[in-house]
Amino acid sequence: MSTQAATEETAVVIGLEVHVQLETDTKVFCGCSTEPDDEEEPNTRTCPTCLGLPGALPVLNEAAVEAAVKIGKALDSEIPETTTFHRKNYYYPDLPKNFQLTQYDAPICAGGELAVAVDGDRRTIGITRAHLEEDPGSIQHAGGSIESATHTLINYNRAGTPLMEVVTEPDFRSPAETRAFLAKLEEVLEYLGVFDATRDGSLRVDANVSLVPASEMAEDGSVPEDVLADADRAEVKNISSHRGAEKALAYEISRQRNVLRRGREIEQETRHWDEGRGVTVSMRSKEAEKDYRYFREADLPALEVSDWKEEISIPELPDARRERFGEEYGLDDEAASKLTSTKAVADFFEDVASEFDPELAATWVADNLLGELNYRELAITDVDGRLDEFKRLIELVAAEELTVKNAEEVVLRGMLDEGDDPEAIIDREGLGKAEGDEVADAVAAVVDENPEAVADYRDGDEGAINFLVGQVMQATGGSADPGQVNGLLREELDD
Ligand SMILES: Nc1ncnc2c1ncn2[C@@H]1O[C@H](COP(=O)(O)OP(=O)(O)OP(=O)(O)O)[C@@H](O)[C@H]1O
Ligand SMILES: [Mg+2]
Ligand SMILES: [Mg+2]
Repeated sequence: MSTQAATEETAVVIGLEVHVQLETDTKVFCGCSTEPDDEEEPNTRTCPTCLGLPGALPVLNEAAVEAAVKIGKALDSEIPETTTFHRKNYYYPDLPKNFQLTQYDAPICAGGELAVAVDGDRRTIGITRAHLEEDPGSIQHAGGSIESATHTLINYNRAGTPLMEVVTEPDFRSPAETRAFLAKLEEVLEYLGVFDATRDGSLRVDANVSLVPASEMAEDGSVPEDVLADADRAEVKNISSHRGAEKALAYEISRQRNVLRRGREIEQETRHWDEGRGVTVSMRSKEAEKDYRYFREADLPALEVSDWKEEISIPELPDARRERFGEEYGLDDEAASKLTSTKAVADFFEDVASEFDPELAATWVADNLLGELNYRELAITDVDGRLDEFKRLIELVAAEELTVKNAEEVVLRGMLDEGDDPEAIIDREGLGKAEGDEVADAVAAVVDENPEAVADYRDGDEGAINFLVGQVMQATGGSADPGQVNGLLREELDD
């Protein structure tokens, strides 16, 4: 980079490589299970193929290809007629074959874009490509950090887990934008049902960042090709969360600014994000593409996806669904956003809205149910066996058999905290609609105590009846049915 940068205004240029573990039952090139590691002993979910033993051959997992095509469709990528696999050669102990099976010049998804909202502004981030590859094994640096460990443990249970690497154009201009992008990408992946965000390490990010003299940027805010190629970038690895990406990039930008301020040059290098210390540390100079000696994987024929891709469909995506919720159910932006935050929430809302008033459904799902779940750090998928119980509760509210206050504060909270069904709580707490004598007694008492309102009603003042209904409701603690009370009052007064 030119030394002028030291004194000039600089623009921030960021591009991401996002590695996403695909949620399949088995690995991408063998039949080993991809179950999370928790209960498994290290190195038990392995076979000659994922251990790279001589003579073992890869067989491509159909489910992984299907997931990759779904991602391509969601990102508006071009999915080519045929796609091929390559060997990316390098030595590292997590890679038993000494090469990673990945894709090179014919990835399964080419181009594309994803729109994100950042502080109310809509930004479209270009997708360069997305390709299918195998995850390496996992490495544990024993007795400390990557720098201070005395030895390293290797677990090949993860080796061969299907990964999709989504590479973006260098379109980000701030760390906050990358965070918004990652959140959006996760939302889309969750809708597609190809990704489990709760799994440790299921999303890993390499963040590339360089500072470019502001005067060399194009008028439309993009970076000219030659400027990009010229800029020395740092690639920050070991980022595993949205927040981590934002923090690592903020640190890295200040570090680069300081280097330039001192009149030095930025090195093209690979750096490691040390989450604990909140700093990036130099690892090695950045390898160039030629270092990897990419060549075609002869053990896997080219894959024809031309006809197959037409049969693979994707669900309505979050943005489209959000917009439709606004139009179809009259929801404001905030409610529509909440109700489309995950596919499970959106599906449940639509189920409820199809049976009850959409406004009631929105309040109950967005405010009451999600509010109480959030408070307990639960997601709707944690209670998916109980959705019918929640529906029965909403039905009781819709039929006015339960006051809104009791429904939320007593019944809903009891359901979540004690695990009981709504009917059991209503019985136990005596919250059911007051019936028979109790209501009749209250009607008689209210008529006795409010001679003026009674006279007004008899003089033809219809408004007076509402006042009397209100009095009876109050006397019964809100447990009477207002329609029924109205009928009883008229019967009593019309004589
Ligand atoms: N000058 C730059 N400043 C910041 N980011 C850049 C710049 N030039 C390219 N990038 C970004 O760097 C990333 C390059 O990723 P890609 O996978 O193509 O190559 P790589 O990082 O060299 O390869 P590898 O997969 O081995 O890490 C892209 O996200 C791209 O947008
Ligand atoms: Mg890279
Ligand atoms: Mg890459």
